[in-house]
Parts: sequence; structure tokens; C-alpha cells
Amino acid sequence: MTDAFAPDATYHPWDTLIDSLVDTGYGVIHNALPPPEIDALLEEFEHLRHHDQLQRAGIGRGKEHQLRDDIRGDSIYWLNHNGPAQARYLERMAAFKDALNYALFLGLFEFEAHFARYPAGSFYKTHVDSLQGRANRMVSTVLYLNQDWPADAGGEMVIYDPNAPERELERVIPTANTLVCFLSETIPHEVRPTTRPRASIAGWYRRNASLNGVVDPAR
Ligand SMILES: O=C(O)CCC(=O)C(=O)O
Ligand SMILES: [Fe+2]
Repeated sequence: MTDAFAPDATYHPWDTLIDSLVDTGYGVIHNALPPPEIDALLEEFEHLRHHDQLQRAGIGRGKEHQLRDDIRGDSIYWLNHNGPAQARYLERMAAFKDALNYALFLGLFEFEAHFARYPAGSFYKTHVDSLQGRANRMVSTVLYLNQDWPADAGGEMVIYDPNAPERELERVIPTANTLVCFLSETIPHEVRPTTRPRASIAGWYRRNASLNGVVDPAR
């Protein structure tokens, strides 16, 4: 197996991710990580799920936070360094941040991510991940953890054209080891209704902003 992260690797698939991000505002790569790391992430996630560690995800922040099944139906767990697989993923994404900053001059300095489980029948309606001008979440990432995903299972992530929101640019099948990256403020996207449980890690590179003198809270 070739490790794309070996220092002497001549071809680095994550480079193509950055190129597409610069060109089109989004990018998709397959075989993003060494496969054992995907297995380990899934195992850690399943362990957390069986120990009731997942919480229903809501929309809006702070006082505006609310649960809305009609908009988003997943349950989540925020990654931390307690589990070795999570810790390694956070390290990988921290390393990728430097490459992103170099290519995009975004001044990113933090990465936050959560596991997400969409039960059968759930979805996430079209949205953008960050309000324009808020300079908070800058780049969104989603890594999928589903080993088998039949073509008719639904649950695709659809990316829409920011200038013509009804125009579909890409339909991403949520199969294990596919990684999507997109600009948080501009790219509308949705999770189509899934017919089977769907596992992923959604993550965001942030640039903390001071809003009316109040520094943006961690989350
Ligand atoms: O799971 C996905 O494909 C996307 C999730 C998403 O859009 C989000 O959590 O903001
Ligand atoms: Fe999103």
C-alpha cells in the first residue's frame, strides 16, 4: 500500500483537493486515508454509539440552537484526543491546514469535527455551513465511513452551484474513504434522504473572528 503521507511521496492526492478547491470552490478525493485508519475510525464511532455518546444535532448556535427533524436528522459526537483514531484524524487534518493556508491565504487556525450518524429516513436540507461575512467556518470537510453503499441507498451529498442554486454540480456517494472539501460560506449542499444508517465525519477549518468586540466562541 502506498502511503500518500510518506514524506517522499511524489504524488499526493490531497494536492488535487487543494487545486479543485481553488478552481471551483470544492473538491472530492477517493482513498483519502490509509484504509486501516478508516476501519479504526468506524470502530471508535460504533463503540461511542453503543455507549450512548451520540447526541441529536441541531441547527443554529448559542441561544438560537434548536432541534429540527424537518431540516436535519443526524446524531453527532465531537472528536477529541481521547480515542487514538480520532486523535490521528485530527492530526492529519491539522497538517492539511498548513497546505490550505499556503494555497488559499485563508489564515485558518483551528479544525473542529464531529462524527455524524444519519438514521434511515433522515437527511439534511440544502444549506451553507457559514454565514457570509462571519469569517468563522471557512472550509468544510466530510469524510465518509460506509464500507458498502448500494447505488439505490440514497444519502448522497449534493453540491449546488453558488450562482445558480438549483443547478447540481456534483453528487457524492458516501462510501468509505471519500473526502469532500468545500468553501463553507459559498457552497450550498444537502444530504439526500438515506435509506440506511450513514456514517461520516464532518469537519470545519475556522478562522476565529471578533464580532462587535466579542471573540467568537469555540463552537
Ligand atoms: O454528511 C454530509 O455529507 C454533509 C453534512 C453537512 O452538510 C453538515 O454537517 O453540515
Ligand atoms: Fe453542511
